[in-house]
Amino acid sequence: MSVISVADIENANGALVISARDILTPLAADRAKELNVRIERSSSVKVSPTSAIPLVPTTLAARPTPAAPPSAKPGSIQPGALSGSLYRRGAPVPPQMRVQGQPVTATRDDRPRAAVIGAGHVGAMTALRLAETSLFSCVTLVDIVPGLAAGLALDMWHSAGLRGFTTRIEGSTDLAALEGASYVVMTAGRPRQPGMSRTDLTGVNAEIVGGVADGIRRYAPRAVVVVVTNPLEEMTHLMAKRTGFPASRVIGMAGVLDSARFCSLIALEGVAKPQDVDAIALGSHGAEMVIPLSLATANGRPLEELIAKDRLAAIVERARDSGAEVVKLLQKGSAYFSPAESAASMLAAMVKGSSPVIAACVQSGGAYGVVNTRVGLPVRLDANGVKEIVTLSLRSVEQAALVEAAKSIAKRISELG
Ligand SMILES: NC(=O)c1ccc[n+]([C@@H]2O[C@H](COP(=O)([O-])OP(=O)(O)OC[C@H]3O[C@@H](n4cnc5c(N)ncnc54)[C@H](O)[C@@H]3O)[C@@H](O)[C@H]2O)c1
Ligand SMILES: O=C(O)C[C@H](O)C(=O)O
Repeated sequence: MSVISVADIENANGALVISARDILTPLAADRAKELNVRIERSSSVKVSPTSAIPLVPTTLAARPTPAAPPSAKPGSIQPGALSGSLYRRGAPVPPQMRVQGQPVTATRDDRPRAAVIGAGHVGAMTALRLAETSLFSCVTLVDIVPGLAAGLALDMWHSAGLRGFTTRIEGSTDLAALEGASYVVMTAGRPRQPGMSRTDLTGVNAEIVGGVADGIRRYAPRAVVVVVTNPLEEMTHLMAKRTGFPASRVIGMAGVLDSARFCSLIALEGVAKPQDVDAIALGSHGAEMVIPLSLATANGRPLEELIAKDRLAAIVERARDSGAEVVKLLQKGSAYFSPAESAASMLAAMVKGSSPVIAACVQSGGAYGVVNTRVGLPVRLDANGVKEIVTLSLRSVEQAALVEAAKSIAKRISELG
């Protein structure tokens, strides 16, 4: 019999096979939980902790070749030894993990549930991105196409052990599956094809958003809803109107994506890494997008000092048209990797309780002197949705562009009827 210490767990490299008589100290159990070390008790095989087989080394070159366990036949491995994860270290422990019949983690999973409506390109990728955060107990994917959401959800779940996430993923054709969801991402709807504007999608997607909104109101009445479906401002307005949810709980996703696009295009100029460029895209998700250059920096230095004026203007225009650029290249459907990452990062920030200042499509109220409509503004999010609209100091020309953007959006929304 030996006592399994914290150090044993840290040396275990993802998995540990111990004798039935060994004692796991509470501290070691906690450390196992933190490092996601899987502990198997075996009555027949006694393997000393330090010789337990490291399963999938994170850095193959950096780790010594493990000694074969004394009882192992040449070429044989310990039971359970091949279920390791490349991303195991630091990932949360699956709630169902047990040692001697006792759960290693708390028996109750307090993490919130999320749902994604539409299991198409954006929806499927968003569900996977959300699951990979392990911030949710479950992500439910819903699509009207029979089997699509369930099939994709099962396929994604099969990657859980490899990737090291613990969020369950389920699929359904029924909006009743939204029950218990604290966060819903709405992606159902048609994407545009080359030659179409986002506004061309209004009729067909309004039908879809209306029906889904009724389901959200019924089955997830306290959820925060992030709308992705285009045309973004109109569909966000419709979602808020049909659910009757307060403005703080219906948020359009576009500003995070448009800001990220601008920053990544700036990085192509070689002035900084994408994550070191700071900028925000306000106004509409379209022609009236406003990227205030007065606030745009790379490693803290104003972009206007780093990049020539006409070059900057061209990059602003490219960012504004990036959606169409991708549509034209794909020739079928629209962007989904960066949109999914954008939506998932908004939910992750909410679940963590706070976000930095991001751009999102929200009800303006009296902010920035624009008409009261859904428009892209700087906000902070918290667990309940929009925590506050943040006042940034804009140049008068930027402020005027924002006012014009809001006017155009308000007009389009009024035409929805
Ligand atoms: N806001 C943004 O920045 C942004 C970015 C990318 C895409 N979009 C928009 O997101 C939407 C989805 O794009 P996509 O590429 O995923 O399209 P897609 O065609 O790949 O997927 C759409 C899915 O919605 C499903 N669907 C349709 N009606 C439904 C309903 N009533 N209930 C449940 N599911 C339903 C379809 O079966 C399909 O699987 C489009 O409107 C697109 O323009 C917005
Ligand atoms: O451009 C589109 O139609 C999809 C989306 O709004 C995008 O910006 O990628």
